[in-house]
Order: sequence, then structure tokens, then C-alpha cells
Amino acid sequence: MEFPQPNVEQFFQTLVISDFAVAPDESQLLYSTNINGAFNLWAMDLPHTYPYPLTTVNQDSHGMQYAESGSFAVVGFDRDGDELSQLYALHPEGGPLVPLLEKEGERHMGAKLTKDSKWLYYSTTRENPTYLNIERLNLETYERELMLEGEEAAHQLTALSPEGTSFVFVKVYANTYILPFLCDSGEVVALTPETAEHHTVSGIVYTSERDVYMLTNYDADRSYLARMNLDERRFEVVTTAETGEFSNLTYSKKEHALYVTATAGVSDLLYRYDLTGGNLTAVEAPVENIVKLTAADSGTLYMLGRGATMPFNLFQKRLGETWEPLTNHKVPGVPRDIMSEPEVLNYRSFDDLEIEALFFPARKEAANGHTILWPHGGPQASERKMFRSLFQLLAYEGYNILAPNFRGSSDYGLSFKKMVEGDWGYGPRLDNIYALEYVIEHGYADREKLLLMGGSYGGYMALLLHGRHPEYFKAVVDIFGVSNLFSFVKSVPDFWKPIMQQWLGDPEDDYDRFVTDSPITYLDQMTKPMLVIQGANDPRVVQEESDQIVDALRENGVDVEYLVLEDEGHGFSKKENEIEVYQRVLEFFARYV
Ligand SMILES: CC(=O)N[C@@H](C)C(=O)N[C@@H](C)C(=O)N[C@@H](C)C(=O)O
Repeated sequence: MEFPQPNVEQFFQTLVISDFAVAPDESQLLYSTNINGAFNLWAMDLPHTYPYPLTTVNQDSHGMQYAESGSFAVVGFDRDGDELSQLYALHPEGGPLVPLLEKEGERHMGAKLTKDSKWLYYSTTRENPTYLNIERLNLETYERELMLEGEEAAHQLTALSPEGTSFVFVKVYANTYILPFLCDSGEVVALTPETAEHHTVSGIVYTSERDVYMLTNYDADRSYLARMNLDERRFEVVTTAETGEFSNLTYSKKEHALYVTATAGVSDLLYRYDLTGGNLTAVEAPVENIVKLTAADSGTLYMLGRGATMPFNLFQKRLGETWEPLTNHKVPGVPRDIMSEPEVLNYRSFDDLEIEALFFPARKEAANGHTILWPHGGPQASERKMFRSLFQLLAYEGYNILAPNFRGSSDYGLSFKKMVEGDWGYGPRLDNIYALEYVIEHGYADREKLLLMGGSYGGYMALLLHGRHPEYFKAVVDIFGVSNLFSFVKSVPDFWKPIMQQWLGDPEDDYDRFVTDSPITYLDQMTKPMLVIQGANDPRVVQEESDQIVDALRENGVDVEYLVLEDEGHGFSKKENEIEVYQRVLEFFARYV
């Protein structure tokens, strides 16, 4: 039997899994996925893996967790991308949800259930939208109790002790300045030593009622494993990563061990740190990008992950055994070996700074010689070996994709990440230009065949590159990009505002730089055809950012297509919208090839 070649439609059907939780007795695995075209909660009754639906809300969910008894789970949903997460109780068999915290305009974050399931702790924007308060909800009386009032910086709850006698929260002063604190019977204690040096802390876990482990770059450039015993209150360095830096932590009670994810630039590595013997050993991982790892009481590990050519999948690893897939999501009809495997490039920028980039080659049979420059979003994030159906779709259709991890990207140490702070538009912009020059010089790309596309900060960079270096590009796609730093700084969510000074600067004190680095300043040079895409509910880069650049360009007579998705935020969560976006991008670029 001869089957036709796969076509682009196949890439539209790729499934996403955004989060999961496993019942304490491991009888059920709950996950948020878009099997039915929109996100819903689905479950599998382990060891059987056939999924069944639990909700029909058509909204994505993050931060789900089971009660210790397994009799309900706490789940959060926002509405069409507004990121105002509301919390509900879900019966393991699904059906109508019980509202726990449902208040219009309020955002609830980092929810954690106590072991006895009597209390739910969380951070909330209620009465303190900028610095957030930490509260707890009595699940018998539904009364809310204030535990800690936020001040100075956003207070985000990160861990609750096993018996609920203490909790850890972080104060977020900036993306590169995040300090951890313990709240122990009302007393607040810093978990890292006092210093004026900026550092961050992540992956905080309790391994007992009085022992806390964390990942921090306190007094270092790359994050390492540290601990504090809450009685001795002494901060200790435990171990450092051989390559890269540690980025996530999971405690396995059964093994009395920590599983530590390390990021080494564009891919992840997995380690096991034995808390009894004190040794760190490498563990094979089934994916290049570990999204989430949990350990059940039995010692079985559960992982959500993806790779450059593998969409999101769930895996299970029983003690002493190897990883087994629980899901088998692929691009229908497209084998992994015909997808684009990225090459890792290293080049030097204008000031000799070494930068890493991913280059996704076009499928040979379809190659049209065009290269799309993709500046990633964040900007303090990075482009990694993580499946993006849009990238694979474009590479399949014949385009190369170049994704540089310009200065300011995460996963290359604290000082590298800080390089974008107060410099959104100079160094990172030239790093993108130097990436182009590198691929042209080394025969990967043709100077006459360059296209440009980015989302969020990447959309900002796409607009800025268009305005300042229009000679490079034939056409530009901006997906919810920042167009004007003066309006952006005022429109971000309230709890981002304490971060803005360090992240971006002050519109009055840094007036000249805001003008120089705002894409809208360069309207007259933006002469190439453009496609602008925006979610109407986006709370991070609001619609006004896209509206103003589209209006101004149209007044200038520039050919701009504008697509606004009414039921989306900072991303595309509904299959029909995703398909519309991908089709528009494909059609748009095809016109200029
Ligand atoms: C800790 C925190 O909330 N930081 C935010 C200011 C932040 O860095 N958010 C980015 C992930 C983000 O959403 N940036 C936009 C502009 C993007 O490029 O995606």
C-alpha cells in the first residue's frame, strides 16, 4: 500500500500537555491537555493509560494537586488567557467543579494543600495587587485567613512543610533578584545569608518538617544545591552542577534522595542526589527538556517532557527500572527522523561575547533557501530543544529557523541573564544581527532570503529589528510584541510593577533610552510587509501594544495584516485559533518566497 506524503495539516493536530498530578495511591493520573481541541482535564486509571475526560470547561489548568486522601483535587483555571487563576475542587471522576476561590479580577497563585486537607495556602492579588498577600482557606468553613501581608516585592508562596507548621515564600524584586523566606509560626527568617548581591532561589522543597533544600546562585553565577536546617538556621552549600546550572528539584521520600534537573544551555540533564550518602549521580532522562518531575510515595517517578522533535509526553519510571512512556503523542504521519533536528551554533557578538543559537534546517526536499530569524520571548528565557509545532511545520515546508540565545537569556548564568536588564534594545538587538551575519558567512543562510518572526519580547525584537535594520528582511511577523516601552511599562500586571525599574528602567529617568529602544520610534523605516497577531485578553503585552503599531503603520501606508483572537491571551490555547495562526503565518511567508 502506498500512502501519500504527510502535509502541513498533520502538524496542526499535535497535542499539548501543560501540567499533571498523580493521585497519592497512584491509581489515577490527572492532566491538562487539548485532546478535544481545547484544554480540559483528562485522566488515566493507572496502570491503564487510555485517557478519559473530567471537565468540559475548555480552559487550560496549571498547579493541580490531589488531596492526601485522593478524594478530590485542587485545580486552577483562568478564562481565555486572562491569567486570573481561580481555584476549584474536582472530583476524581470529574463533573461539576466546586468553587474554592472564585473572584472576578483576582489572581490566586502557588496553591498548596496541607496534608490533612483542611487548609489551602496560596498567594493572592486580593487587597494587595502589587505585593500580593499570602492567605489560607479553611476547606471546612470556606473562611479566608491572612497569613502574611506582602510589601516591597511580590510575595509568592513556594513550599509548605509536610505538617503545615511553616511555609516558604519568595520576594520577587526582579527576575534576577528573588529572595527566599521562611515563615515559621509567624516569624519570618531569610533562607539565604544577607547580602547586597543580587541572587535567585528556585526549586524549594522540604525533605522533613525542619529541612529545606533549594537551588540558588547566592555568591555564584550558576545555581547550585543548598540547604538550611530550620532549627540551626545555617545556610549550607550541598553540591554544584558539573555542567550548566541546576534548575529544578524533586524530593523522593522513598529513596530519601533529590532529583535535580540541570540546564546546560539548550537541553536538560537529570541527576540524583542521595541525601544519605551525599553523592550526585547522573540519571538517564527520556527527553531533552524536562518540564515537570514528581516522585510518588512508592518511589515511582513521573515526568512531563519534550524534545526538539518530540511533542509533550508523560513518562513513568518505577524504582530500579527504566523510563516507560505513558502517552505516545507524535505528529501524525510524520516520523521523527524527517523532522528538523536543530544544530547548536556558537558565535561571537559585536563585543566578543559568546552566544549559543539553535539552527533548525529546512527539510531538504522542500528547502526554499529562506531563513526565519526567531528572537525568543521572555527575554529572560531561552530557546531550547523543545518541540514547537510551528517550527517543525515551517521547517517541513522548506524554511530554516535561526533562534539565538542573545544576552539576557536564561540558562547561561546570572551575569549573562542580567545583561538585558536596562538594555532591551541595544546588546540583544546586535546579538541577533551578529547571528544573521554568522549564518550568512558560514553558508547556512542567504542574505537575500531572510524573514523575521517573534512573540512577546521576541515580537518586540522583531519590530525593533524591522525598524532599525529593515535592509535584512523581506517580511516580518510580530506576535503580541511590545511596540512602545512607555505604554508597556504602565500596562503590565500590577505585581510586575516592582520588577520594572530593574528589568526595563524608568520612563522619566531613562526617557532617552525608552525612545531609542521603542520600536514605534522607527515607524518610518518599517517598510516591509507585516503580519501582527494578538490575543485580546493578553494581560502581559496588552492589545494596545499591537493596536498602536498597526494603526501608525497603516497611516504610513505600510501593508499590515492584523489578526486579533478574541478568546486568547499570551499564547494560543484553542486548536482552531492555533490552526488559524499557523495557516496565516504560512500563507504570509509563502507570499514573499
Ligand atoms: C517573575 C515574573 O513574573 N517576571 C515577569 C516580569 C516576566 O519575566 N515575565 C516574562 C516571562 C514575560 O511574560 N515576558 C513577556 C514580555 C514575554 O516576552 O513573554
